[in-house]
Amino acid sequence: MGIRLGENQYGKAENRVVRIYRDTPRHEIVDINVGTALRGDFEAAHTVGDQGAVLPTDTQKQTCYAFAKEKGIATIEQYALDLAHHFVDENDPVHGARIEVERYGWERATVDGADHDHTWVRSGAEVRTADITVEGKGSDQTTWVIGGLKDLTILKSTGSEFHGFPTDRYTILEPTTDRVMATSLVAKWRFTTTDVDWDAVYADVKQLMVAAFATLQSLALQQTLYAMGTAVLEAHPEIAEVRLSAPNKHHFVYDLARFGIENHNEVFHADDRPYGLIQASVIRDDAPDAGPAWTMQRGWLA
Ligand SMILES: O=c1[nH]c(=O)c2[nH]c(=O)[nH]c2[nH]1
Repeated sequence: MGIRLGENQYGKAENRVVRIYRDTPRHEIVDINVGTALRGDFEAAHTVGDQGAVLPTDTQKQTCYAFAKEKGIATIEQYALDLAHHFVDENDPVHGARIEVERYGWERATVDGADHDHTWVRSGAEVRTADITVEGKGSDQTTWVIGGLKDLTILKSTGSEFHGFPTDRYTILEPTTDRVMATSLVAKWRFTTTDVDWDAVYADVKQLMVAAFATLQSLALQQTLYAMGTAVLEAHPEIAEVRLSAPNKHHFVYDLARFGIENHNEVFHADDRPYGLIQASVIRDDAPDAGPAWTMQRGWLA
C-alpha cells in the first residue's frame, strides 16, 4: 500500500505584536496579529522525525517581533513581504512562505476636544447597556435605572506606572515607571432619577472615563478606575454609583536584547491570558439604597 505525505506547512499562528513609535511625544501604534507558515522540503520531518530542515516555529515568532523593530511596520503589506522574503531567501529548504497579518484599528482618544498623544480607543463601537428594574404597582412603584457599557477597549502607551508593591519569594514582577496600560472596560452607573437625557449623559460619561484614563499619571489600574468613577460622580449629580470591571490587558516588553536589538518600550507582546481583573465600585457617601437595582444580573451564578 503506497502512502505519501500530502500538502503540508508549519509556522507560528497569532503572534500578537504591538509596535509603538515613540520618537516624539505624539506616539503611534501598530497592533497586529501575525501568522507565519513555511512550505518546502519537510518530508523527513514528517516521515522520520528529522528536524534538519525545520526552522523552529519559535524562531519564526522571534523574527516577527525582531522585524517589528528592525524594519518597522510602516504597512502590514510591506512587513509581511519582508518576513516572507526573509524566510524563503535565507533558508534553503524553505520554498514558500505564507504570512497572514490582521491589523486592529485604534483611534486617538479625544480629551478636551483634541486628539490625545498616547491614548487610543479601539475602533468599533463599544456596547451600550441599560438595566431597568421596576417593582410594585401604582403609588408603591419604584424604578431603578443602571446605564453602562462594555467592550470599550482603551490603551495608553505611556503615563502608567506600577511599583511599591509587596514582594515575597514568588515575586518576579519588576517594578516599572513606564508601561503600556490597556483594558476592555465594563462599566455600569446607577441613576437616582429617570429625568435624564439618556443619550447626552451616556456620551458624557463615556467621554469622562476616557479622559480620566488618558490624563491620569496612573500608579495602578485601581487608581485609574477610581479616577474614572470619581470624574463621573463629580460631573453627574443624577448618578449615585459607578461600578467598573477592567481586565488588565498585559503588554509585555519583548526581549529583543537576545538578538542585540534595543527595545525601549517599542515592541510588545499583547498577552490575552491570564489577565489581571481589577474591579471597583465608586459611590457617593449619601447614595440612596440600591434596592434590587443590581440583583440577578445576567450571569449572576455564572
Ligand atoms: O495596575 C495594576 N494593578 C495590579 O494590581 C497589578 N498586579 C500586577 O501584577 N500588575 C498590576 N497592575
